[in-house]
Amino acid sequence: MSGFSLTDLEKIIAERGRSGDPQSWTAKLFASGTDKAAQKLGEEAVETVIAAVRGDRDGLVSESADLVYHWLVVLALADVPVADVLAELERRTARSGIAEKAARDE
Ligand SMILES: N=c1c2ncn([C@@H]3O[C@H](COP(=O)(O)OP(=O)(O)OP(=O)(O)O)[C@@H](O)[C@H]3O)c2ncn1[C@@H]1O[C@H](COP(=O)(O)O)[C@@H](O)[C@H]1O
Repeated sequence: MSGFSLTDLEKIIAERGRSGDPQSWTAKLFASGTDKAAQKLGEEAVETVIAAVRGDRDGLVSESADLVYHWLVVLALADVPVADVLAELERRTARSGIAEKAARDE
């Protein structure tokens, strides 16, 4: 299995986003701003849902990759390190999801 991680892609996105390279989709998204990047994130989420509902396994892998890439772009534009999200996910491992929701609703 590849050792490629979300942090690796986060670094690529930070570099390409600032590159100003006209061939770079990331640079284009950075220049367009958060609204456009968030819109693309939403579109990729819908395409991921469609692949899942259709039982399209290859599509689900491909659309999930598009989704995660655009999610990382939106995080970068908001100056939120992916480590913050991973830390939040790690914090949640201390509790099951249903127990966590019940505590929130108390
Ligand atoms: N992982 C990705 C990645 N996933 C998706 N995309 C691009 O996201 C764009 C939008 O995807 P869509 O399928 O929505 O394409 P679209 O042109 O809007 O087409 P429609 O949906 O309108 O039909 C496409 O241009 C994809 O190539 C990505 N662009 C870049 N990366 C990563 O970022 C790196 C740097 O890329 P550049 O910034 O382009 O150099 C790459 O080496 C990759 O590691």
